Amino acid sequence: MGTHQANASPAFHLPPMIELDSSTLLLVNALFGVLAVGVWLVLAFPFRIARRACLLLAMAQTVMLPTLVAGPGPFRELSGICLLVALGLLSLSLRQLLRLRQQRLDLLGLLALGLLADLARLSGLPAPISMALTALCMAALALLAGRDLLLGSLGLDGWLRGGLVAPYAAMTTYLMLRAIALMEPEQAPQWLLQDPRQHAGLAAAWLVLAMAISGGLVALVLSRLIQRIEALTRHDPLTGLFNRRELREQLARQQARAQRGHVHALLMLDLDHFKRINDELGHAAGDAALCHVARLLRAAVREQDCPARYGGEEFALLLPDTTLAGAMVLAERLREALATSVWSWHGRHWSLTASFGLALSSAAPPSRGRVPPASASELLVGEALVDAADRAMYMAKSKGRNQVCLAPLPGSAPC
Ligand SMILES: Nc1nc2c(ncn2[C@@H]2O[C@H](COP(=O)(O)OP(=O)(O)OP(=O)(O)O)[C@@H](O)[C@H]2O)c(=O)[nH]1
Repeated sequence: MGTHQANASPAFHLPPMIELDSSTLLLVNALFGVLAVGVWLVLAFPFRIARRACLLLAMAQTVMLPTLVAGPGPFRELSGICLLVALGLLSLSLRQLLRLRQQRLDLLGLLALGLLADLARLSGLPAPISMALTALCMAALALLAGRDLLLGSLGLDGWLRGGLVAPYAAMTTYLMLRAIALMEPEQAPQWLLQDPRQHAGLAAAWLVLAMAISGGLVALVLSRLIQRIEALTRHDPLTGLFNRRELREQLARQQARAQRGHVHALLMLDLDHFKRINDELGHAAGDAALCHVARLLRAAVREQDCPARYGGEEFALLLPDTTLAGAMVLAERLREALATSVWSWHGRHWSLTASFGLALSSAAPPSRGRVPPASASELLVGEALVDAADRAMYMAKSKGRNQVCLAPLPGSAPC
C-alpha cells in the first residue's frame, strides 16, 4: 500500500491479553491467502465451477501474497502495483461471476491509469501524489465491484447482498481517505499515512477485510452452483426447454389462478414420423431436429409462457392468460412455422411437421383473458388438461397429421 518503512511496529491488543503485532497479522493474512488460492484452484479445476472467475481470483490472491510477506526491497516497492492488480483481477472476476463479462473497459482503464500513476514516480512525480492517484484508482475499482454486487443478479435477498457489499464500501472509504491524506499529510491522522506493516490495527483490519471478501466470494460461487443445479432440475438437457417436472409445477400454479378466474391453455405437439429421421439419418440427426423444434417454440412464445419437452418427440406449451382465439392463432402459426421451416442435416433437407392438440382450462369469452371465478367442476386443469390436450393431439394424428385439434370444452365443439 505504500513504501514507508516499518520502524516500530505497535502491537494490536485483543482481549484477553492476546497481543498481535503487524508482522504476525500479515503472516496470518498470507497463510489465509495461500489457503484461498488452493480453494479457488480446486473449485476451478476438479469441480469446474465458475472456472474463469475462480482462476482470476486465484491470480488476484497470488499477486497479493508478496505484499504481505515481502521484507524491505524491490518487492515492497512493488506492493502498490500488486494491490492494484489484485483489485483489478478481483473486480474482473466479480463481473464474470455476475455474468457482466461483456463490460470490462472501465476496469481495464482504471487498472491502466493506476499503473501509470504508480510508474510516474520513476519519472519524477512526487511519491505521495503518485500513491494518492494509485489509491484513487483502487478506490474506484472497489466502488465498481460494490456497485456490481448491488446491481447484479445474485438471487440473494437484501441483507445478504448488503453483507457482501459492506467490505467493498469499507475499502472504498479507506482508500479515498488515504488518497486525501497523502495529498494533505499535515492535516491527516497518522494511521492513514501508514501501511499495515507499520500499524497493527490496519493489519488486523486488512485481515478481516480479506476474510470477509473471500467469504462473500465463496458464497457467490456457491449461490451460482445452486442456481445451476436448480436450472438442471427444471430443464431438459437436450433442448434447454423446461422439463415435464417444471411443466407440472407451472400447471399447478395455473390451476390456482384458474380458480380465481384466469384462463390458461395447453398446447401439446408431437412430431410426425419422427422415427424416420432416426432410422434414415441417425440418432444425432434426431436430436438436432428436436433442438430445431425447441428453437422455433422458444422464438414463438411470450416470456410468461412455459415451453417444455414433455418426453421423446412430444412438446408442451403452457399459455397463461390465453383465450381460445389467441391459443388457436398461436397453434396455427407454430404449425405453419414448423412445416415451412428448413431443417437440414449434412446437406439433406427434411420437412418437419407436427400434430397439435389444444385444451383450455375454461371456455373463456373470445376477447378476454379472464372469466368469472369458476368452481372446480367447471375447470379443466392440471393432469386433466394434459390428458385432454394429449387426446386432441392423437386426434390430429388420426386425421392425417400436420394439423391442430381442439379438445372438447364446455361451450366449444371438438374439431
Ligand atoms: N434422436 C432422438 N430420438 C428420440 C428421442 N426420444 C424419442 N426418440 C425417438 O422418437 C421416435 C418416436 O417414434 P414413434 O413413437 O413411432 O412416433 P413417430 O415416428 O413420430 O410417428 P407418429 O408420432 O405416429 O407420427 C422413436 O424412434 C424414439 O426412439 C430423443 O431424445 N432423441
